[in-house]
Amino acid sequence: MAANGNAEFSFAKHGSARNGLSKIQTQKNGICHDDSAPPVKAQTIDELHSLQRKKSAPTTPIKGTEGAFAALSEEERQKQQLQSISASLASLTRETGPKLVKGDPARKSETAKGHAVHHHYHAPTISVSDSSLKFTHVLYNLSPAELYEQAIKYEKGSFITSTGALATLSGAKTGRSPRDKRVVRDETTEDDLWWGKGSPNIEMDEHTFMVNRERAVDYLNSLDKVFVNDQFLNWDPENRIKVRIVSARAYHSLFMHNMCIRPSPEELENFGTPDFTIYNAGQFPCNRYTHYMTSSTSIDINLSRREMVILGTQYAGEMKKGLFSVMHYLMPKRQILSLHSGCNMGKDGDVALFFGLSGTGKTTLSTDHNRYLIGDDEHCWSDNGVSNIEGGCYAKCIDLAREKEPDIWNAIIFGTVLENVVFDEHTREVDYTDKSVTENTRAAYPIEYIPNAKIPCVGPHPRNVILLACDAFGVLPPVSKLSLAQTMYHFISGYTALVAGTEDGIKEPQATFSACFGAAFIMLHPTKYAAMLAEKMQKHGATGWLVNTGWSGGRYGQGNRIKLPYTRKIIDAIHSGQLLNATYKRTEVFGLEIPIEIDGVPSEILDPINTWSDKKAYKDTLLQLGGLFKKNFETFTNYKIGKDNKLTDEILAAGPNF
Ligand SMILES: Nc1ncnc2c1ncn2[C@@H]1O[C@H](COP(=O)(O)OP(=O)(O)OP(=O)(O)O)[C@@H](O)[C@H]1O
Ligand SMILES: O=C([O-])CC(=O)C(=O)O
Ligand SMILES: [Ca+2]
Ligand SMILES: [Mn+2]
Repeated sequence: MAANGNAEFSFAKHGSARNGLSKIQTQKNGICHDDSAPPVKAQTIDELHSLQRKKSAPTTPIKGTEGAFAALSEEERQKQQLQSISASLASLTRETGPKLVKGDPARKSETAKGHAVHHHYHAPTISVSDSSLKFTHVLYNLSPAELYEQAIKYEKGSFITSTGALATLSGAKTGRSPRDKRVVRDETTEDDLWWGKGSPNIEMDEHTFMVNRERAVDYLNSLDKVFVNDQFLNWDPENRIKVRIVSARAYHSLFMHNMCIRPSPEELENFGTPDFTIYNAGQFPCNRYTHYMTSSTSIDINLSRREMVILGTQYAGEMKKGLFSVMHYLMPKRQILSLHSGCNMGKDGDVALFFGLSGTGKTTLSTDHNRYLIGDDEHCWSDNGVSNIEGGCYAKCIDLAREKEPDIWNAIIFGTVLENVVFDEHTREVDYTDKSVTENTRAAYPIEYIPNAKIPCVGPHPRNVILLACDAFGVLPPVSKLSLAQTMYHFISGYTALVAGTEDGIKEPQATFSACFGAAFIMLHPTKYAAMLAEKMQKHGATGWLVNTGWSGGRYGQGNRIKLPYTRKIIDAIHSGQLLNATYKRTEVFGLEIPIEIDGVPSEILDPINTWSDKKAYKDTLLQLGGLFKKNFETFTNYKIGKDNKLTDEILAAGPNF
């Protein structure tokens, strides 16, 4: 082939070629055929197109006895499902919900297996005030392929990237809006929840919630179609929560398809009434004249009604983290601890939790080629062990590189939602270094896109609890072993440091303290979660660690971020047990136990003082950070943690001392 590359195409090969091109052979009857394959069965183009799509056969036979819908005919089941969705979408001022019809309104008739099934088609031009007369089309649990088509046809800014992911834009908001998150304060929540200074639960009253709910529902019903996802949260079958997400964008529907647990067709048949419902009317603002509203964005949680309303932001992370907040309320009521953490498991069943604020490395470090991934962001720790709340991962993409994070890179394929990235107009290759839209670029993919995901996403009790901090001050050691009291101190503190906006020239690190490494999502007082964590760690003999995934050799601007391969070696040494029995020395100010050496990590970086050329600057910065920790912890000094005063006193003493 190489020597005679054109041989296959040589005219000389065909005998008749020498005498010019061969004559076209027609069949005996003289009719010219352009191929030999049998003709299509269809008589018309419409019929041909109808053959292209077939109705999938039921994967499981409808079960005999169990389940509320078991004995129903398919038609009856569909009717009940639509009734349930109609009830979800019902205005609170009308007696009945909207009239619903399944399917895409743009498709005048749905054909299946050659038989035309005529749906009622109603033009989307019917006046909004007549919404009780019009039909709302419901696109129910569409597949990723169908959602791609919806997004590309109808949502500006949707494109297929060179690796098959769906690139989308989340609109004006490219991150969460914690100051617009409100929780209804009523008899149920008055005593249970954490209110007031420091709490993420900004209050609203029931009536205002209803006003916003009505606004969202009216908006959704005014559309010619809405997406409905019925899915699950929590892989622990005993504590699984059924969620329904009603949204207006294919982007939102695909995002939740990826992030929540996907029901099997059989589970969907028996879904019944959801435990919690989200109304995502994110394209539509809230009314600024409404009581409590301080911007045009409002994310409202009503725990009594088990509903959440989103107005004025299309950032999909609001749905994910809104549901996480709900779990932070529901799970502790069942003595289950909810955690803002990643989680993975070694070959011999050793489980590690990775806590940390946004961008500290939960997703990056829990996605480890040598370990099973249980989940990257939200977990429960019950008496049975750990379980992932979600069915997908939500990875930061800024500066993503194949060599550094191969599993995440390889997960960005067909089905994955890629938010706010920039790509080449023609090749559709994504430039992960481009921050033109936002620095918070993200990929949302189903967890099974990670090859060593552990499905079902559950595991035994954790052996290691790793607290991640991205310390832009550059003074925390790359790793320290913590006592239980220190673990609690750092868990309650929830420290990380971000670097303020680079455009305006400010290069000062900004310390952030977020209780339980997730103050934006907790619902009860932080000490409630801390007490549960302490009890579980003690009971199951877990060891706490503090890992700095931030700066070394100076603060931001002078030093550099600790190299990811070094952090991975440190994490390996924790998992393997090597670090448990290493030789330690104690640091000044924070009183942290730091190891002398770790395989594959230069020993001099283990004590940060060695990496700073200006020792005085190091000491000053260390004291500066210590001071910030002390100040932050003042609000917790009057709280008791657990039954025992001993632990409370120990925790208070476990912070920086100077
Ligand atoms: N030494 C390091 N350790 C961990 N991550 C690092 C390190 N150096 C650079 N990084 C980068 O920091 C980022 C960590 O982000 P990651 O997605 O893991 O955050 P996260 O904790 O999961 O946050 P979120 O809760 O917002 O999802 C990644 O982009 C990763 O490439
Ligand atoms: O919720 C988000 O937008 C991203 C995330 O995981 C976090 O901030 O912890
Ligand atoms: Ca993450
Ligand atoms: Mn997170």
